[in-house]
Amino acid sequence: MKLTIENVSKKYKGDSYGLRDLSLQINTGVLGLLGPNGAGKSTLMRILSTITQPTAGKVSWNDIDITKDPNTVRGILGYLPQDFGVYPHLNAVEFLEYLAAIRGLDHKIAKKRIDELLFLLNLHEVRKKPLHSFSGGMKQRVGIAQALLNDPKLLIVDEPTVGLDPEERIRFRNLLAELSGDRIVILSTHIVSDVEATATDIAIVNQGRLVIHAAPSELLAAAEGKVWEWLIPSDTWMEVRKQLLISSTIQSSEGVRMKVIADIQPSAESHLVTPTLEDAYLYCISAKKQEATA
Ligand SMILES: Nc1ncnc2c1ncn2[C@@H]1O[C@H](COP(=O)(O)OP(=O)(O)OP(=O)(O)O)[C@@H](O)[C@H]1O
Repeated sequence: MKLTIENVSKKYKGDSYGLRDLSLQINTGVLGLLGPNGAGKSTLMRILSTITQPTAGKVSWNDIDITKDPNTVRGILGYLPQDFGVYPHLNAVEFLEYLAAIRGLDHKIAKKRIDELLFLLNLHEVRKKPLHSFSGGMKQRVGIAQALLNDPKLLIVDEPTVGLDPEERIRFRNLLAELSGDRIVILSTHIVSDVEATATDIAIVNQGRLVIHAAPSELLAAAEGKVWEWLIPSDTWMEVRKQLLISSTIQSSEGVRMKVIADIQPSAESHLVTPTLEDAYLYCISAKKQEATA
């Protein structure tokens, strides 16, 4: 099972680009697609789910070009878009049965599958309640249920944790990890911790381009020796911070303890620390920015 993206660009009206010459091969497992707002993640998700066409390049599912033959992938695709909405007056069973019917799934098979999914997603007890009474996390779980109706080989979820509280976010991440198995899961997000526990691979996009595609351990290795901890008096911090790439700060009675991403030691008072994935992400994004402006 493989999804191959070759030199894909998406040019919108005017001179705006969603993607620029992006190539990526995705294999079984969970790919965390990371990038800041406006990086091109949703554009890529829409192309992969055949909702939109690239203006250049090719996307293949097991060597079949899905830009020419989108039905190849539609039957094995599950997609949770960023702007997923429910019909508020239907209950969970009615809503899922409705979606199964318009996708042409056999009624009997769909009924059984919906029952299984409602159990899997911990929604069985509330299955007869109207969807307008559901919390954000419950609605997202309904969103995942509809994406799994056909037991897809390719599951694409776009920014699924936006608007969820921390507990719901953790539950959702764990759920995605459970669902990975024998399929390709693509999880697009701008929140690094969403992919930290689940992703087998990470692809970072910025300004429509692929910055890096690597295993989480390789990303961490790339940031090794670049992350510094520095305790600085509170009154000088405001001035110093303008010149630095800061990954985190903690205020304390001694001053501000900050983590700085830099190729060279920012001050004799700073010392190296082990990078987190968040640090590595910031490092990759900023290294690429410097290359582009050099
Ligand atoms: N329909 C459109 N017309 C014109 N420009 C667009 C359109 N859709 C997206 N863009 C532009 O393409 C770029 C990538 O947008 P996209 O929504 O794919 O990014 P994203 O990484 O998903 O960001 P976000 O997390 O904010 O949704 C942005 O500069 C955006 O303004």
